[in-house]
Amino acid sequence: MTAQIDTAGNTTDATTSNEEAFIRLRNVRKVFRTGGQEFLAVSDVTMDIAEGEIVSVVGPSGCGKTTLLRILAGLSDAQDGEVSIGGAAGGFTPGRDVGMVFQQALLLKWRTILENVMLPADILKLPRKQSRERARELLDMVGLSGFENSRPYELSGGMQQRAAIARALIHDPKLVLMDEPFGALDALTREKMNLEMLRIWEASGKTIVFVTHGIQEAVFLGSRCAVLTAGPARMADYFPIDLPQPRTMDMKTSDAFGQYVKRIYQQLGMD
Ligand SMILES: Nc1ncnc2c1ncn2[C@@H]1O[C@H](COP(=O)(O)OP(=O)(O)OP(=O)(O)O)[C@@H](O)[C@H]1O
Repeated sequence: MTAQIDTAGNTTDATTSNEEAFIRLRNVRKVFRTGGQEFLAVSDVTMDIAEGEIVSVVGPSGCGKTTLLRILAGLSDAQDGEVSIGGAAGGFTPGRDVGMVFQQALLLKWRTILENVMLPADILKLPRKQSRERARELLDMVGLSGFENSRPYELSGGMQQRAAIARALIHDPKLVLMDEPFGALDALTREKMNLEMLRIWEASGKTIVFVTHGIQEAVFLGSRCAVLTAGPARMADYFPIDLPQPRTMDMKTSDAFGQYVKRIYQQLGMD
């Protein structure tokens, strides 16, 4: 069992020894070399993520959040450490088993919303009839029923991100990686999308890793939270967030919520 020590001297488990983890990271480290210089982008990342969990990863700019997501997506290799995805069932193929959502929805303007959602299924050459049906179901799940034939420019930013979430789920991936998906939205839409996000997570049953700069967002969404710090990059904390599910807006004013927020501020040296 690996332990993280928080600033208050409390010890918290970063790993879940009893259950077979879906994602198992041990001392993951990534160094970039440019112009003869070495730059530590990710270090000391040790965590277990159980199947069906939603884990938030929070930290300042440059602390390695995107690099960590790229490692999980199989787009980048870790220099050191252990990365294992798939759990006991095994058989994890990043190209097939990962869905991604980025800060920008990146919808293709010449495709309808339905066709945009179908794009990964088309790339993977999945049967079109089934993927069209699934795309309709997913659009319904993300609250975009009736917009199947719309073009991206006809949708608001929040609606476009809902379509991007549906697109990330179309090929039924085992793991969904989200990189600041609501970072470009206005504050009110972002709060609304947080509630939607949790509803979609419950409905889809997916394992989600959600990267954010937002401390409140990290606490509200995560069943666990990883705190990364920069200069030097390291994972400072990884802890469960034991707020009841489903989460509600009024929890944001509770003492327990405030304690988690405070813990993250402390880890980031902002208290
Ligand atoms: N391909 C690369 N070559 C060299 N350095 C890189 C490369 N990719 C990332 N870095 C550096 O590694 C560090 C971590 O980058 P990363 O994008 O993972 O941070 P981040 O926490 O996602 O930042 P932000 O929140 O601003 O997106 C940064 O200092 C970045 O400049």
